[in-house]
Amino acid sequence: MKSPGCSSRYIKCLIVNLFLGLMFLSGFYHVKNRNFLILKSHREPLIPSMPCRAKTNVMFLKTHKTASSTVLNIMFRFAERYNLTVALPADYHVHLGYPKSFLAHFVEAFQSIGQNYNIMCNHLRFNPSEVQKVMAANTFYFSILRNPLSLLESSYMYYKNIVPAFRLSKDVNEYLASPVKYYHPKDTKENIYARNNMWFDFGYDNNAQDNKKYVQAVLKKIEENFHLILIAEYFDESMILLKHVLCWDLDDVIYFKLNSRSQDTVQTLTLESKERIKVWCSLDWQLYLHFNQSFWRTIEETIGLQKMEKEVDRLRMRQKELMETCLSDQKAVKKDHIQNKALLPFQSGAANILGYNLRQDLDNRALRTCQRMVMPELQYTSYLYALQHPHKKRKPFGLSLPAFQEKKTQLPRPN
Ligand SMILES: Nc1ncnc2c1ncn2[C@@H]1O[C@H](COP(=O)(O)OS(=O)(=O)O)[C@@H](OP(=O)(O)O)[C@H]1O
Repeated sequence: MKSPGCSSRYIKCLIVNLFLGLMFLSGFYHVKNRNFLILKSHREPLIPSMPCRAKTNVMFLKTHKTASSTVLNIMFRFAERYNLTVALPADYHVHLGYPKSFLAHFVEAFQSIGQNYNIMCNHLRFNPSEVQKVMAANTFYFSILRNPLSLLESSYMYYKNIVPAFRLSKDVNEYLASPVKYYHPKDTKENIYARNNMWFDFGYDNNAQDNKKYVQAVLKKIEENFHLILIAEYFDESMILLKHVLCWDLDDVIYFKLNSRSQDTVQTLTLESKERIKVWCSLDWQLYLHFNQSFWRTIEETIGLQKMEKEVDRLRMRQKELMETCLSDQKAVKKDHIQNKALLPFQSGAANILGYNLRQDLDNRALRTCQRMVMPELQYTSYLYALQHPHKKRKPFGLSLPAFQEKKTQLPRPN
């Protein structure tokens, strides 16, 4: 028989154990809830529970001047790693029909491959019903937005010779001082780069009246069509979030910044110009504000800010490691300093688009990985096209294939 002292100790132990048990359970549910965040529009977990399987059916809406070429490079490398089928532009085209609204037959071999593509990420104007003809039902849809202020300045320099409104004005500030003076409704096709370009890329009218009800309806539609919207200003955070939701490895989202400009081809926006862009591109401005907010809310409700910070540090360390391994200059260089002209990015307008020089002493394995990390959009598209459709005529911007055809390997992964 237990003495009274012992029984009171026993009750105390029971209470303490019960308390600890409850604490443990509440922690467990907390973690579970984080892993099972239900997205309003999708009714499914955004971040899969562990252990998870890498998602291989992915559609990336490549918006213009938003760091989207860097994302495309990540997607292409992933496609090669898993031998996935990419929905590439048909024939000699380098875009999926842009600026026309996307149609399934813009994809090479759609008639024979049907709804069996894994990856889609070349420029297109989003048209959900046609994209769904190409991509499997369980496809993950995501895109990226950039602050319209810096985006417009970037577009101005890149499309300086293409967009009449840009060509006619002296500089970006002059254009913004009086956009309607330069922006003529008849230049519909070219004008898309000069106003609400992201809105247009998502499939909507970039000249539509800014009306609260209409804007809310479009934002809701985008939420229904896309699982995730990333933010270019927080590119590293975006990559970590992407890695989690797609259940990919860290090395899958390590990147070198592509399609950036030399500083001397960046114009400074005046304070007035910045304010004017918010009005002139008010549809894009609201799009950006809305998804910038939901981006941070998603991070807080899933990974958490502390863990995000740690993972971003790891990403930057690994990126630095790969830059030391791959690059002779440790940074992007101006177009005239790119030694291997096959790796020269497409140059446009008044922008000097930077590229990379690879180290000369790379072994085959490192060369394979490094070449792909610096491969510009057009060259990589042409290269994958030749691999996937060997009997078709090569696209322009082709790279000499043999150097890229070694056996699939990757750099050793960090512990
Ligand atoms: N990782 C990362 N983080 C932040 N910003 C980045 C990144 N990668 C590319 N960029 C910037 O994105 C601009 C190019 O965008 P895109 O590749 O989408 O352009 S394009 O539409 O395909 O021509 C271009 O912007 P500007 O330099 O202002 O023109 C790039 O510098």
